[in-house]
Order: sequence, then C-alpha cells, then structure tokens
Amino acid sequence: MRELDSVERVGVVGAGTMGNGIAQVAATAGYDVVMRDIEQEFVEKGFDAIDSSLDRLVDGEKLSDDGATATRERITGTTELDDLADCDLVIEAAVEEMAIKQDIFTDLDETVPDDVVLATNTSTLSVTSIASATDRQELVVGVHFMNPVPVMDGVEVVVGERTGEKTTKLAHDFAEELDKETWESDDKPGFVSNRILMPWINEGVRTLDEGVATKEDIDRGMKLGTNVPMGPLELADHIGLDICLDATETLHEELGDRYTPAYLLKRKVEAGNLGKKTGRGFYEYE
Ligand SMILES: NC(=O)c1ccc[n+]([C@@H]2O[C@H](COP(=O)([O-])OP(=O)(O)OC[C@H]3O[C@@H](n4cnc5c(N)ncnc54)[C@H](O)[C@@H]3O)[C@@H](O)[C@H]2O)c1
Repeated sequence: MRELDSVERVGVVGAGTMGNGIAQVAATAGYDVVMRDIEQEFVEKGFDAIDSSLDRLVDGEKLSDDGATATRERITGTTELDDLADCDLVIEAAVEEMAIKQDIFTDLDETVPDDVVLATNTSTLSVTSIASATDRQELVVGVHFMNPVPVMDGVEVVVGERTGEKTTKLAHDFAEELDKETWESDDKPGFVSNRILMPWINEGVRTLDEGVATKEDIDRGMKLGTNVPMGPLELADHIGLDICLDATETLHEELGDRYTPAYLLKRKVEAGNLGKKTGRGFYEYE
C-alpha cells in the first residue's frame, strides 16, 4: 500500500460543493490535486467556488496572497478519468447514488495503480458496498469531510467491513495533514454524524410542515435553546435539500419508520428548491 509519505498527487472525483472544497484544502496543504468532473462546465464552477473561497480566506487574513496563488496553481481540472492515473490517493465526492459511486470505483480500480487508497466522501451510503465494486477492498475507506470543507475542522473516518488497518490510519493521518481533526465510525447507516443530524433536520422540517412555528422561530429556537450555530432549516438549505433527502431515505430504508423523510422535504426537492445552491429552499438567497 502507498504510504502517506509517498503521497504527492491527490485525485478528487467530483467538483461540486464537497469536491472543490476537498481539492482546495488538499492543495493548501501542499498536495498537487487533479479535480475531475463529468462536464467542463462543472469543473469551471468548481474553480469559481475555490477562487471565491480563497478570496474570503485572504480577506479574513487566514491565508496570504502568495498562499492563495500557490494553492490555485497546484490544482488542475479535467473531465478525463485517465488523468487520475498517476495519483497516489483518490477521494471520491460525486453524487450520493450507490450505482454511480460503484461505477466510479470500478473505473478507478482499473485506472489507478493497485497500491493506491481509494476514499469516498459518502454521507450515508455503505462504504463496504462501494468497496465491493473494486478488487482492492482493503484499500477503500470513508473520509467524510464536513461542509464547508475549508471552514469545518472535523473529518469522520468510516471503516468498512474489509478496510485495512493501515488504510484507516492513512485516512486519519491524511486528514490531519489537512489540519483537520478526526473521529472514527463503523460502516453503519449514517455513521455517527448523519445518523444523529438528519433526524434532527427532518424533525425541524416536520415541525414547520405541521405548523408548530414559523421557519424563523424554529431556527431561532434551536439556536438560542441549544447553542448551535445554525437551526435545522437553515442548515438543511446550506447542506442541500436533495442531499438531506437522500441521506434520510437511506436511513429510513436501513433503520425503519422513525426515519421517514418529511413530506415537505420531498416536495421541495421535487420542485427543485434545493436550498442555497439553487437560490431557494426554506429561505431565499441572492
Ligand atoms: N453537501 C454536503 O453538505 C455534504 C457533506 C458531506 C458529504 N457529502 C457527500 O459528498 C458527496 C458530494 O456531495 P456534494 O454536496 O458535493 O454534491 P454536488 O451535487 O454539489 O456535487 C457532485 C458533483 O459530482 C459530479 N459527478 C457526478 N457523477 C460524476 C462522475 N461519474 N465523475 C465525476 N464527477 C461526477 C457532479 O457533476 C457534481 O458536480 C456526496 O456523496 C454527498 O453525500 C455532502
């Protein structure tokens, strides 16, 4: 297995909310990064998000101008999977669909050298099922970054049925190289974070739908009452309502009725009101 010391080039699959954030923090830590999406347009959008994020960090004096320029220069974009062939570690952050993730892992398994660790950023899908699409299950692990990646300090390392000990250690060590702190979860639905967070968000949506309070009061109530930085509806908009629905459906499928997705959550996703990323969710955004 390729050790962390020999990791120079990191591949990121998906240039969306999480992929571009992971590419940014890996490049800031000094790694060369190849960020791959299926369309050039999505790659460009990923770079736009990275540029805005780096600008904010420079404005807030958290990163120097030179640091931002160097970070940006270390990231290359592509639509070709073959461009990941000389990566020493690959992190997948494509859409939360098992069939798509398994196809990606089968393709990666054929493209990337046998001793390279393949990580997935899945929020709730089984790391073991994703790994089963490869011939290197010992080298597949969950490395679950939090959103927004450049801001959040934590990374959840998810250990699948056949994930090797060295692979798990590499996942922790790599996240720490990116200045993150880690915790570990067994490969069970929702892991630690979303098993607890998604029912909280879902209950917030039901509380709105059942007319208990206005959206503003639900969010204010939870912020003032429990000292969290965002209430459930604001946080759902931030994460993306489609991501919340996918995660809640997985939990419902695996863990039963207490996780049934709220009706209003499904209605908003069907209407394309996915939260911040589409300009409208529970709140409206410029
Ligand atoms: N949004 C969050 O708060 C959050 C937090 C933690 C983990 N996650 C997980 O991270 C993953 C990505 O989520 P996101 O919010 O960045 O989604 P997103 O929709 O913003 O981005 C997904 C990207 O993947 C691309 N894609 C689809 N198929 C691809 C393929 N075959 N190859 C390469 N790229 C492909 C899409 O074009 C899109 O640009 C999901 O598994 C999600 O569950 C999301």
